[in-house]
Amino acid sequence: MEKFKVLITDHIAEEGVKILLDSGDIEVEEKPGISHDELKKIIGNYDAIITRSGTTVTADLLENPGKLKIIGRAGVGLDNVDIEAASKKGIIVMNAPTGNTLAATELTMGMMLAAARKIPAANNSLKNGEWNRKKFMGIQLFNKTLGIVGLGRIGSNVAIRAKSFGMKVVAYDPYIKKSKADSLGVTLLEKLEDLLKISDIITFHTPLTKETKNMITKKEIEMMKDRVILVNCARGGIINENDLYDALKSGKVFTAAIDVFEKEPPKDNKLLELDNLFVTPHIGANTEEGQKGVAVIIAEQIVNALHGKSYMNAVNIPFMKSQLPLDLQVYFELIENIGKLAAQTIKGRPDEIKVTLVGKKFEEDICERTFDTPFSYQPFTIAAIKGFLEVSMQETVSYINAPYFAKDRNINVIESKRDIYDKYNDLLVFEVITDKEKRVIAGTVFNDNEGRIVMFDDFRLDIIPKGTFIYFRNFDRPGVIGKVGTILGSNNINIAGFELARQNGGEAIAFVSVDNKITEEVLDEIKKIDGMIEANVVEI
Ligand SMILES: NC(=O)c1ccc[n+]([C@@H]2O[C@H](COP(=O)([O-])OP(=O)(O)OC[C@H]3O[C@@H](n4cnc5c(N)ncnc54)[C@H](O)[C@@H]3O)[C@@H](O)[C@H]2O)c1
Ligand SMILES: O=C(O)CC[C@@H](O)C(=O)O
Repeated sequence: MEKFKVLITDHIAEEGVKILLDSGDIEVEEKPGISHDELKKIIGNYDAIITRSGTTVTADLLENPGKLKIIGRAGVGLDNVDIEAASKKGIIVMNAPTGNTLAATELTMGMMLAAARKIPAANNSLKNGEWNRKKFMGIQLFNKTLGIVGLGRIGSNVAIRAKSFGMKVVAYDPYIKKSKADSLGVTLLEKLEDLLKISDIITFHTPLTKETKNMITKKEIEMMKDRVILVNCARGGIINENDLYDALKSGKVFTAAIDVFEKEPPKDNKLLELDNLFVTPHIGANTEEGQKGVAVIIAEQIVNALHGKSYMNAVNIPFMKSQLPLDLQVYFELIENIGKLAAQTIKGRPDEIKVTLVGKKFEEDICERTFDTPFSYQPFTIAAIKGFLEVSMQETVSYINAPYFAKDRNINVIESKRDIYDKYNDLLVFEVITDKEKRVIAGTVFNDNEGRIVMFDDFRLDIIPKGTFIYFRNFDRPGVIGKVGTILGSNNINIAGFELARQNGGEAIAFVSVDNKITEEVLDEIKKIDGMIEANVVEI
């Protein structure tokens, strides 16, 4: 049996490597410090790569992804991975968000104390032969107000520790509930500005996003108290480095402690010349425990994902099919199959796909977003798009990249919800409009837990969309069906089921389920039957 191949592009703790090797069917290669160009050449040979902040996974690296299925980040921050580019290629991106929380929290506390008491400068001074106690006058933490920007895992743990120092803690985080802040004894502020104005020390614990990049510039620094202390152990770029330089130089900012930089390593960075700036080389996660934590977590996740068991902490899978309630899983498969059926029966280039979720079952959204994405579709819509596109794109389309492919093809995707449709309380309706025609197919699930198609354009029918079918549309006149049966019989094709629907005096459609493969020749014979409008083979 061919083994899975995993490439580790940065140093990770050996406990993680051991987990990969112990799985028995994974080969591991470690190439810490591999260059971008070298990685680009070989990335497609691996089923998964494991990175830390030392590797930047850009879109160009993923141009020819070969068999790459997973990018695993041994840590939290994913700003070094182009998640959208990975999603477009159907590659799963996962991180290990909890492994280094305490390591980063404790560094933050250390940096805060170092900045308040100028400990690194005092250390250097004494080691340089000075004994200057007056020069190192610090600021007490007790009774001071700490402003935490980003009250997630690390922000919360910093809050707990800061309170034990007797600090008043306020926070700004527009994405958390007030009850979370309340439970930590933290005052949640509505606006960043409110925090900037009242805090003696400000510490940042957000990811680097479009919103947080340059969140702190000259303008925000001017709002702060004089002699404020700033701590950033989150991501370089949250505080604008030029503006921080000016504020430290002028004394507006008393001291700052920084673990992360806009460009790492921070070559020729004038900030490093300042005596009131204390720095560490992005070591927030560097404790033995933290490194073991992230390595073990990411290795276990990769083993499980490669074996298709689970996809923990995958940030670009909008949902897990297996985590949907069982009854919704049946609808999920049904709408994917409806998408496949639509693609095999419609003519022309698709302009629009519309999915209508009908009934109470679909009232609540079940999709949670964990990263910036241009789409907010529910799983059923994604499954419908995937099913539709799969007919032309085969296995290159996945639940991850289906919405991107639709967008690339200028297919307008619309999702809507309704309480009732026709006589149905629970129904999924798939509509596709092409440059030639429109198709509406709807399905529901009855008590036997089988997904059924109950509407096909204006026709009412009842088919279970699984297997091989001949679909045909004909003028509703005697003899057509008999001729189809004769052609199939004379070609030794066994009919397993026959579902017919017709409109008064107009057209009729049929789905003939068959046990054998239908060749082009057989289909051509059927198409030539007098009264036949169209005929297709449908495989689901
Ligand atoms: N220095 C290091 O080595 C090191 C180690 C670990 C983590 N980190 C970084 O620390 C940061 C926090 O990590 P975490 O594990 O606590 O993440 P987290 O996801 O648990 O918390 C981030 C918080 O930021 C909030 N947030 C997002 N956008 C915001 C905005 N515009 N304004 C205010 N709040 C906003 C989120 O709501 C969330 O609560 C990340 O950037 C991570 O990469 C750095
Ligand atoms: O050690 C690293 O890779 C940095 C870790 C840290 O920045 C993170 O986001 O988890």
